[in-house]
Order: sequence, then C-alpha cells, then structure tokens
Amino acid sequence: MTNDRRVLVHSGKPALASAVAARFITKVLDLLDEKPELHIALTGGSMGIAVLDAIRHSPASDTIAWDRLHFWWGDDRWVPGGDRERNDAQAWEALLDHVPVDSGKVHAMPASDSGLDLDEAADAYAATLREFAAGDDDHPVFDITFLGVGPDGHIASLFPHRSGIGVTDRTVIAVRQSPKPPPERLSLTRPVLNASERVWMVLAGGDKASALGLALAGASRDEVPVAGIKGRRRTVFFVDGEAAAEVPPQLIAPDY
Ligand SMILES: O=C1O[C@H](COP(=O)(O)O)[C@@H](O)[C@H](O)[C@H]1O
Repeated sequence: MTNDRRVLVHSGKPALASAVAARFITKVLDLLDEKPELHIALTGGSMGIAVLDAIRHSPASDTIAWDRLHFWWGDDRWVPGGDRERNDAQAWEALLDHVPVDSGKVHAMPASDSGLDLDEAADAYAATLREFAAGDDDHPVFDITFLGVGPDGHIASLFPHRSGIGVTDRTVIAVRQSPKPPPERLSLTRPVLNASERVWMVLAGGDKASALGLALAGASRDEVPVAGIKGRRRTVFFVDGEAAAEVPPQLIAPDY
C-alpha cells in the first residue's frame, strides 16, 4: 500500500458529504473488527460538519458500536462552552447528540469559560492526549483524522505564515490573533496530525481551489499549511469539482 496523496472528486457538496460518510462508516466497521477502540479526530468547517450530518442520516450509522469510539478535535475556538461557534458544539448538534456515544470518550478542547486561561487550556488538552498515548508518543494515534481546509490553506488552526505550523515540541498550541475569527483558538500541532493513520481532508467550493492546487504542486507548508499534512497510511482529499479545479488531472484518483 502506498501513502501517496489521493484526490477523490465528487459532484456537489451533498454527494461529497454522503460519499465521505459512507466511507467513514465502512472503514470504522472494518477497523472495529481489528481493534477494541478507535480514536477519531474531528474538524469544524462547512464540509466537516456536513459530513457528520450525513453520517447521522445514513441508515448504516446504527451498525456502528459508537461507544467504542473516542472523539477528539483538531482545533477549537476559544469561546464559551456550547457556543455555536465551537467546533465541538456543532459536532454534537450534527451527530454526537444523535448516536449512542460514550460521553467519557468525547474529548472536547477546553472552552473559554472552563476557568483556565488559553495557555493552561492548551496544557490541559495536551495532558488529556497524554492519558491516551500510544507507544512512545505523547498522544493517541488517530485512526481517522478529518480536516477541513480554509481558502488560505489553513488546517485546524494552523495558518499561513504563522509559527504554529512549524511547532514540533508541543502537541497543542494556543493561537492568538488568528486571521480568521474568533482570534483565540486551540490547535493540535503538525506532528500529532501527521501521526494519524489516515488523514481525510474534506473541502468544497471554488474558494478552496487555489490552496489545494498549490499544496499539491509542492508549495511550502509555511505558505499553504495543508501542504505539510500527511497521514501514516493514507492522505485523501475528498473534494467537489469546484475545489478540484486546479488539481492536475493526473493526480485525481479513480475511486478505490
Ligand atoms: O476555522 C476553521 O476553519 C477550517 C475550515 O473551515 P471551512 O468552513 O472553510 O471549511 C476548519 O477546518 C477548522 O476546523 C475551523 O476551526
């Protein structure tokens, strides 16, 4: 099995969300045959939440033993718990409230009303990751990591021309003065994301085409952070036709 980046194109956002949802359910069922528990990292963003909604509405979603899944977040916004801007709140609304998850296995990032300051919150999430560390790592190895991609090529809350994308000595960072509101955020770092078995990027729309094209053409991770992300086994870009507009045709994979 190779770990080349793959680009899978689906026509339109609803078809894209349904296809990723179906693939997620199939992959989770396969993996649960092999392992007692899985670690899944979730993302915010338009397509990330659309995929969760599509999983919820799939008739096959009740074949999953949801209580064997741990959920984590690649990033979250530093606003009060339950605020609709929070990635975790959107995920609860789209999926987690509707399936029998074990709430003890849902590991949300601390919120701004947690009593912690932003740096303490980053340390606290790093400590939670450490509790579930695999092998020599200081974090779990995610079986599937979902990531959205911003029009500027940001993933999680790692933005272009900011120091966060280069951090390798921490698992979680506090982000201040984010170019995308809200300005304060928490984000996993690249080494944690790149330790994932599978990274599934989900993106749609013409405003993402340039970032995707640049990332696949070899742009630097400083310029286009998504260029620096690669899973251990698989790195798949699930995109719609508009987002794929600047992808060289030879990089568009037949479905597998
Ligand atoms: O702020 C964020 O944005 C990105 C991408 O969002 P999108 O709406 O342009 O798809 C998302 O991946 C990230 O988790 C989120 O915090």
